[in-house]
Amino acid sequence: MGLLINGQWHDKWYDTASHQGEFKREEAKLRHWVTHDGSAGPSGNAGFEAQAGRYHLYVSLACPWAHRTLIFRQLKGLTDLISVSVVSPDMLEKGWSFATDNHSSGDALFQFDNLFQLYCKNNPAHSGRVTVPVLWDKVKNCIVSNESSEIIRMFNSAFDHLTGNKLNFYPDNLTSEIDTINEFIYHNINNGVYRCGFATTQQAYEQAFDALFNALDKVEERLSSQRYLCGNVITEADWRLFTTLIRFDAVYVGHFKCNLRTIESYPHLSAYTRELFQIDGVAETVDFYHIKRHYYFSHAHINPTQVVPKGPEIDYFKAHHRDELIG
Ligand SMILES: N[C@@H](CCC(=O)N[C@@H](CS)C(=O)NCC(=O)O)C(=O)O
Repeated sequence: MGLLINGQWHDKWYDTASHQGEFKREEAKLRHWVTHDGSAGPSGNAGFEAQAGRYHLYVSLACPWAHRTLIFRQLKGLTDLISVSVVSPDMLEKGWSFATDNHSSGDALFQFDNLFQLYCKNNPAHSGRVTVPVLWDKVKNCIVSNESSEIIRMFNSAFDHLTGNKLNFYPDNLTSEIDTINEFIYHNINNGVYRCGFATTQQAYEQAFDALFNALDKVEERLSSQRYLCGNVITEADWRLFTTLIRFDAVYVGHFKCNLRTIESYPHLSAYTRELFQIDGVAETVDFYHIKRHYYFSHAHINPTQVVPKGPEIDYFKAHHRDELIG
């Protein structure tokens, strides 16, 4: 685990010491946008036109941020248009690797050993963390984006004229409600579990823990009277929450000490997680081997033995009964 400084790899854990033990996630730095006609998006440069076969997605199956992009690729009918490479779940001293002995696909484009080499190919003087997901442009030979929240917005609409897929997870009439709930869920839940797990002081941990379970309680209440976060349609906000919920009981409860309650113990959150899991195409994006192996094996300062737990046994295919449950 580490970062690039002027194109040089440094094996270094997150700096929590300068923030009173709190984990602060670095902002993604590479923020161009693929658009239907190649015009500029909200940030970055123009010139990234949606085309079949042009873009390649680098993901970890363990990572909740990368998982969002895989779900959108699946639901938006992009599997034939956008190819994928899967990193190894083991993120050790050289960061994400393409070692294939642990269910990684290897690097389909350059046969690199490590993801930091891809960042250096994009910019030999890159400084910053080397994160997944990464959207790569095979024509310009560069990184389009390493920000999952923006990659899913691109996937949501930029390729529609090529696929004919008109599913819209960010409809015009809900954008401000989605943005508001995303903000709340990102800080307290998506990143909240990391703020619990990576905290290095009791106080930072407890603050993150209280905010996390307060937020989960609020979402539970919301889902008791409406089917999805923004009403009766599934939106981007639901998929962003889902990737944290599906990892919660397997990893965050134990490894990140998020153990006030499990998701299984919340009637609505658990049924909602199952409902989303059972939507066509979603279950195949969920890989519990990668999820458990990554966290328990890669964070050796949290789990020094690197022993990966066998459980829990949870049947996500079980009937969810959302129809009967919501009031
Ligand atoms: N803002 C990024 C965050 C991505 C992220 O932090 N990914 C984690 C994996 S779960 C990662 O690659 N971490 C490596 C590191 O921080 O060095 C996004 O949402 O795309």
